[in-house]
Amino acid sequence: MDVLIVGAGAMGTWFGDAVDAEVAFADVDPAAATAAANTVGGEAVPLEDDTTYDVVCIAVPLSHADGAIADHAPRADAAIVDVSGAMVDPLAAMARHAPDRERASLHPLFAPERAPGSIAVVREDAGPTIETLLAALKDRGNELVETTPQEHDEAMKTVQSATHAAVLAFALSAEDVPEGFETPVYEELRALARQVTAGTPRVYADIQEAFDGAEAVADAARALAEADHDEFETLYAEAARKLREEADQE
Ligand SMILES: NC(=O)c1ccc[n+]([C@@H]2O[C@H](COP(=O)([O-])OP(=O)(O)OC[C@H]3O[C@@H](n4cnc5c(N)ncnc54)[C@H](O)[C@@H]3O)[C@@H](O)[C@H]2O)c1
Ligand SMILES: O=C(O)C(=O)C[C@]1(C(=O)O)C=C[C@@H](O)C=C1
Repeated sequence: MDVLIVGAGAMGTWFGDAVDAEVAFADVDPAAATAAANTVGGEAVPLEDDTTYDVVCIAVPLSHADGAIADHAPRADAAIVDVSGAMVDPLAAMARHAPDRERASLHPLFAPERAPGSIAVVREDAGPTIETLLAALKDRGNELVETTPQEHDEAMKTVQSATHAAVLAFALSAEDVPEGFETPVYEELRALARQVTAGTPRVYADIQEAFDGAEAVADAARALAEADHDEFETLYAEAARKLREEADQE
């Protein structure tokens, strides 16, 4: 199987390494394509070309995903997939531009440096090519989480948009404290903030643009900041109840 990966950044490189296939990388930045090809042992190819491949994988920034799907769908002989992290719009674009090809959207729910992990998967019109790709990802230790485009995009409001906003708001508002004062809770949150801020700012801004969750975090923070003693106790109890109910459902 040969795979064209459009977008040779962090996720394109991860995908090229994770699938068991001959891979070619194309990128608006030819140096990125060369670097990815050198890293995983594939080939760097021009972006503007009409060579076809068994599979086309779209791994460009979220805001460019639909355009890249439109441009490169005709280059897919058997299947087109994306790893852009949203599902409703990319799957609609794939259905529009590759209606007679296998199609799936995959969202690796981790940064490449923490692979393998869970991958949210929607098989819209899958067949043997996509099943082979998914089997390779499973063999590499990833867990496939079946979902729907709507369920996935709704969940990302909390899992990504709200989570990133809360962690970054902590990082922005935290003041230096003398060494030795770390509580277990503070230490964990600071470690999380360091993890989140080690990523690429544009990836996180694209997520905020795609999924709205930050406003709810701002509202909750404002309510906590303005609460008197009794109101704070009530909000604390409400948070505990929500988490207990969620745990009971697991
Ligand atoms: N980084 C993560 O943790 C992560 C995890 C899961 C999913 N994603 C998603 O993967 C996608 C890629 O993210 P990334 O972290 O690899 O970003 P990145 O910036 O590392 O790589 C993106 C690459 O795409 C190229 N590019 C931009 N527009 C292009 C176009 N129109 N055609 C061809 N190439 C183009 C850029 O030059 C760059 O090399 C995003 O949609 C992101 O949301 C990222
Ligand atoms: O740093 C990690 O491992 C992440 O989980 C990164 C993270 C996230 O925080 O939501 C960032 C973007 C991707 O779409 C998926 C995961």
